Amino acid sequence: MLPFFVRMTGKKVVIAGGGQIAYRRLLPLLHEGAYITVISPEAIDAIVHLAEQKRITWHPRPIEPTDYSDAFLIIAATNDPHVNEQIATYASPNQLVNVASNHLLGNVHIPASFSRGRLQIAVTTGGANPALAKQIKKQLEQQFDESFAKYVDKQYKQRQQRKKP
Ligand SMILES: C[C@@]1(CC(=O)O)C2=NC(=C\c3[nH]c(c(CCC(=O)O)c3CC(=O)O)Cc3[nH]c(c(CC(=O)O)c3CCC(=O)O)/C=C3\N/C(=C\2)[C@@H](CCC(=O)O)[C@]3(C)CC(=O)O)/[C@H]1CCC(=O)O
Ligand SMILES: NC(=O)c1ccc[n+]([C@@H]2O[C@H](COP(=O)([O-])OP(=O)(O)OC[C@H]3O[C@@H](n4cnc5c(N)ncnc54)[C@H](O)[C@@H]3O)[C@@H](O)[C@H]2O)c1
Repeated sequence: MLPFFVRMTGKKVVIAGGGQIAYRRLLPLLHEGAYITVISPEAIDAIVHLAEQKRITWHPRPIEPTDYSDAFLIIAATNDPHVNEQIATYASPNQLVNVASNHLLGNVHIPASFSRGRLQIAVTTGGANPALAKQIKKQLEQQFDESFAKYVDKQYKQRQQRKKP
């Protein structure tokens, strides 16, 4: 798999499932300015709350293929592995698909990641050991502490200045 950083601003994202894993996927996407629709018969309070605030759309019913036919990114995070598998099967080969329950399906893996300003560090074990990815991320968080945000952002401003005619 190829590591990629994708600009998600304005992109349509459909999330199947309304549990903790769906919420964990949803938060950074919302932060990036994606348009998020959650399709799930039930949802945790945090998701319901976001829907009430109209920051996301939530349809309280099981997912159907027509729900994600025009999505840029589809996240299959239901607790039914067959439903998640079906999503991976019905999605077009031109869509991005993340399947939370089976690392062999879909074409996108979510890494453990953190940011220090413009510095972003992401770690994946390719499904071998997600807990290890989390542990490595925690070690890197200590190595690259909060002070790096200021440092990197200053470098960025200087770069931008140099580019000006
Ligand atoms: C890095 C992180 C990012 C995130 O989720 O945000 C992430 N999993 C995290 C934690 C974690 N996940 C699991 C545990 C329980 C302990 C254990 O089993 O080890 C813990 C530990 C915990 O929660 O503390 C269980 C688990 N995970 C997957 C399966 C199914 C499978 O492997 O097939 C199962 C079994 C489920 C079951 O049995 O039902 C699959 C995936 N998990 C991925 C990412 C992708 C691969 C990335 C990689 O390999 O590095 C992938 C392929 C899916 C994807 O791409 O969405 C996040 C750390 C968050 C952080 O940084 O704080
Ligand atoms: N990637 C990871 O880090 C990781 C970690 C743990 C678990 N998992 C996997 O992620 C999945 C979700 O975990 P969770 O803890 O959020 O589960 P959960 O049980 O809390 O939530 C599942 C959600 O799926 C919804 N759902 C069920 N059938 C549906 C359907 N047909 N259409 C739409 N929504 C439907 C339910 O209403 C519920 O909201 C599980 O399959 C689990 O194996 C992944």
